Amino acid sequence: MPENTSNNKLHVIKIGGNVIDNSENLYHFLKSFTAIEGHKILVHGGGKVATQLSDTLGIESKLVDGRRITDIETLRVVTMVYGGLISKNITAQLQRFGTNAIGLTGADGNFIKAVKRPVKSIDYGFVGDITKDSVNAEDISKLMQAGFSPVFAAITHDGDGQLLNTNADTIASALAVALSDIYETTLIYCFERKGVLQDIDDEDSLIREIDPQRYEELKEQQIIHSGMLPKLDNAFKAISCGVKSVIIGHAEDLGNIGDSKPFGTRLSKKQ
Ligand SMILES: Nc1ncnc2c1ncn2[C@@H]1O[C@H](COP(=O)(O)OP(=O)(O)O)[C@@H](O)[C@H]1O
Ligand SMILES: CC(=O)N[C@@H](CCC(=O)OP(=O)(O)O)C(=O)O
Repeated sequence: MPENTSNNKLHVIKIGGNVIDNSENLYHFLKSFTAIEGHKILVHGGGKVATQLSDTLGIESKLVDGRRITDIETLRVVTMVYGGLISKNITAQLQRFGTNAIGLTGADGNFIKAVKRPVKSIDYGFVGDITKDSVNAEDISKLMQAGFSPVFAAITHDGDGQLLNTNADTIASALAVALSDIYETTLIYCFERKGVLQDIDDEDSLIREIDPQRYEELKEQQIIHSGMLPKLDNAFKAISCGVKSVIIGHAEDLGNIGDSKPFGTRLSKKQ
């Protein structure tokens, strides 16, 4: 671990597609991101923008269990949208606020290498699966020690010249787990709701803490569904693999983190 303990804290923050799509919300989120002290990594997708551009280009978007079926045309779209438009827009805005951001895919610096998902009942196409070992934590750490804040798009590579589309929630979890060997790491999933809600139509029904047993109950009752399922699977994986703290909350509440005001749903390991 880096010797200076004040230099030893890392926040890995994932921003959801609905926040990216709203320029005012994105502006406030990036301002809050800049205010966080210590090392920071931002992970973004941009599924909503990719679907919009695909529609404009006449390319049909197909998602199964929240994962995009990525044929060669779709891979071109997501590379342009995540690795180009969104990455560079976020990077430029962070520079304005004084964060020395550097927009990356997993291919840059060989930071995140993936394996193309094997075809079973569904062929996902150019979708990459990753684990903790896919992440080149030492080189990412060097970048942070040099003063940069990495901004990762949801694009990885297979080491053989092939780009792959990888879910941004999964990238955030794998980065947090790999870097928790070096840093005291907090993982935060920011999206457009207060956190995990007991009633999805009531923002006041925030569940403040979830452990694995409660997660199973909420799944059975179908209180948690769709995109929240893979998000929580990734979140629990992180908390059980060395990440100090995992929070799921509203992008506009990220500013609360420094003031230790309550923020979102916190995951706990206890059964
Ligand atoms: N109990 C729940 N509380 C909050 N959101 C939920 C819940 N169950 C399902 N969801 C859905 O999960 C979505 C978040 O997943 P997803 O769209 O993949 O996130 P992101 O915006 O980060 O990509 C929410 O927009 C919401 O529709
Ligand atoms: C394989 C796969 O599904 N990749 C995702 C990557 C983007 C993403 O995760 O974006 P959000 O966080 O905005 O949903 C996709 O193309 O939708």
